[in-house]
Amino acid sequence: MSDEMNQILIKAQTLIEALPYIREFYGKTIVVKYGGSAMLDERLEESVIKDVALLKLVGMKPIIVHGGGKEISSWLGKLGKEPKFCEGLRVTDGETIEIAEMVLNLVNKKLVRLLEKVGVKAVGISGKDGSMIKVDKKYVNGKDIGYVGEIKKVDSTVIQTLLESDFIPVIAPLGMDDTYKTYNINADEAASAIAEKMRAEKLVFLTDTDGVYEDRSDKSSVIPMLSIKEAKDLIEIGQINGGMIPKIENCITAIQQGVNRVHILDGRLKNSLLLEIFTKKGIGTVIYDEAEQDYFEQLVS
Ligand SMILES: Nc1ncnc2c1ncn2[C@@H]1O[C@H](COP(=O)(O)OP(=O)(O)O)[C@@H](O)[C@H]1O
Ligand SMILES: CC(=O)N[C@@H](CCC(=O)OP(=O)(O)O)C(=O)O
Repeated sequence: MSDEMNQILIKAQTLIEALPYIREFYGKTIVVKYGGSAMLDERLEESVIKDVALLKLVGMKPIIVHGGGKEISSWLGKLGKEPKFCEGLRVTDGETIEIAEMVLNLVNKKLVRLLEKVGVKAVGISGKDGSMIKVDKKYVNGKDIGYVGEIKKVDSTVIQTLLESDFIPVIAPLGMDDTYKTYNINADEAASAIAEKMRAEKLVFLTDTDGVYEDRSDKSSVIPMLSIKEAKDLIEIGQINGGMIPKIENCITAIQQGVNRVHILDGRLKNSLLLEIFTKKGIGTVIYDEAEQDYFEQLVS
């Protein structure tokens, strides 16, 4: 058989292998949190967008919730402002919220453009549109960190309307309080709250690590299946730290609020989203509730 014919057969086989997963997730909502360094490489960004477009075109309902923390910090620097964080959250004064909103809108429309370019319909909005995300001002250990919001309510009307009209919603992490002031929201928190409200089948965090490491100094120690208890223990002993702490906390809340499967994947790895969804073993780390251990073990066995 010629090499060319062999290649075609391999492609056909790959498509057939994807069939059970297409059937399983057909019509299901999949929330993709896209952020961090995984967003900084243009070619990679196009590849992530193509993966999301493919999910849509085979009948799933992807929703993108994006970050842009690194871009916000870079623009603050260009404007002569030092980025400041408190427990992983940006200290957001009056000037910073304006800059954050501008940068997040820019990131938002870039993702919409890339989706439209590959032929799927997308609408970019923020949590402010249709009063989707209502917040209270957040305090960290009693400390005022400015216009940072703690989500108190998600109204899914706009998202539902977009999904029903076949658009991919692309959502920036902003919200308003009861007096309609704008607040900056950690994008992991926004993704988790939206996944909970939408009763999503899957919530996938695309970030800049292979998954969750058992030992941060050992890149071969990625944990494929991490229970809520093990995750809490790793935080306790300091093996999960920095930005991974709020991410894991948001994973745990999402699971407890009814999101079926929550994953942390390497957004720098080409096609990681497809590898997770269309293979039995998946990649990265899946976080699960101990009560569901048997179910998750048979999924990957
Ligand atoms: N146990 C761990 N396993 C993997 N990453 C970890 C761990 N503990 C801390 N981290 C850090 O968490 C970072 C991801 O969190 P963060 O930077 O907030 O991501 P994002 O910007 O994508 O939201 C990784 O780059 C890594 O440095
Ligand atoms: C309150 C707060 O910290 N908001 C974040 C929102 C963006 C974000 O979370 O982006 P990543 O997911 O790319 O880190 C910020 O200003 O950086």
